[in-house]
Amino acid sequence: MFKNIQRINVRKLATFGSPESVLPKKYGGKYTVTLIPGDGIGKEITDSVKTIFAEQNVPIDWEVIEVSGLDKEHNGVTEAVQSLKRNKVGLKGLLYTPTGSSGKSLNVALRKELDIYASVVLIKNIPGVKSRLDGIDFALIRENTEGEYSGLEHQSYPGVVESLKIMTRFKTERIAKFAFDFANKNNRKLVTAIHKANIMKLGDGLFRSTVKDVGQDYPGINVNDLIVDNASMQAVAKPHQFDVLVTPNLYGSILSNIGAALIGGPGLVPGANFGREYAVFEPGCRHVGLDIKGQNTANPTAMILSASMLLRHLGLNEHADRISQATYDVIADGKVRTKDIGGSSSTTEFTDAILAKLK
Ligand SMILES: NC(=O)C1=CN([C@@H]2O[C@H](COP(=O)(O)OP(=O)(O)OC[C@H]3O[C@@H](n4cnc5c(N)ncnc54)[C@H](O)[C@@H]3O)[C@@H](O)[C@H]2O)C=CC1
Ligand SMILES: O=C(O)CCC(=O)C(=O)O
Ligand SMILES: [Mg+2]
Repeated sequence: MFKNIQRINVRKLATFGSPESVLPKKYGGKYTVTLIPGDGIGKEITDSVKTIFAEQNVPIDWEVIEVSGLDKEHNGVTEAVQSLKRNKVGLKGLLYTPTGSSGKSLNVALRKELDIYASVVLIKNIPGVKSRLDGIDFALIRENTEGEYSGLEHQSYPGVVESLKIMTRFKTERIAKFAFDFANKNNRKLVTAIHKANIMKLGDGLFRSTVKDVGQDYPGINVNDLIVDNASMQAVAKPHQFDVLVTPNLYGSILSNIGAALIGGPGLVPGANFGREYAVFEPGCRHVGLDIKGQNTANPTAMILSASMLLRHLGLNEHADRISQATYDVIADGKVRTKDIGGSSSTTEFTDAILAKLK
């Protein structure tokens, strides 16, 4: 049905942990990395990363840019984009977007501007955190720049709103390619396309058929597909069947939140966004946490593990391994835990416990 839609070869575009040529250069033995703490708990959880990195002499200088979705003037947005374009790598908290009529998401705008099209979220049990099921380990590869987040809505007649969901073969092919490359590099064997092609026959139909087409180029990896409703149920009931899920934008957001609930909450799930030129690391299910802002109770694990992914991206694997292991060890010990996973320790106490492990 879609064979006559021109297929653009995007083989060159997909990267994970980008090729050497687009990695930033070190100056004076250090990388400069953009840091956008963001709203809500962003400052507290990025402070945790800054403290750990400083104590460990990680060769990174932070370029801190303050941006807030609560600021109607959008101060700092241009600087943030310039800084990310210069440094090519960033660590980011979430920017608040008011629910309701006015104010576009700065998170989405940033992802589009940098064309960081592939969101990678890892849903994996953390030893010591009680969850209903053990052995969960799957990756969500989510298209980050179009679909339901296109932000194209208008009222065509009072009481009649048209919300446009844009799906293109170009962007679907490149996210599919990214997902299969990711599976290859990470020794995963199955890519599942998530869609609602029974209802959105054209848009999600394009997504489904394109993922299957791209899969033909990867004989070592199996491909199947699931309707998003069923996928949500399967994620809760039988998540072990999942390996790599590739999704349009909104389904990825929903499934990352289901995934977080499966393994213990949004404070535990790391994430990253990759494009051809830039990479921005941020907690995987992207919560702002305005309700607990400034209380020193947030769990910084998702941000620390996202920062560990950033270290791996820069080739600083030893630092990444030490810091992520120390974080897992503190959680496994069970003595120092934040409230979201059943403890009463503060963000700073948890950070101090990681530092003690690293000594
Ligand atoms: N409202 C917004 O500005 C934005 C919303 N989103 C999306 O919308 C969804 C819902 O957002 P919100 O309702 O604003 O969620 P939220 O930011 O209020 O988070 C939901 C709950 O999880 C808790 N939580 C989140 N991270 C935590 C941590 N590290 N430690 C401890 N507790 C933590 C929060 O305190 C809150 O009670 C999210 O899943 C996200 O994908 C994404 C970016 C911005
Ligand atoms: O940026 C926002 O405010 C919401 C976006 C969101 O839900 C997401 O990126 O998962
Ligand atoms: Mg979301």
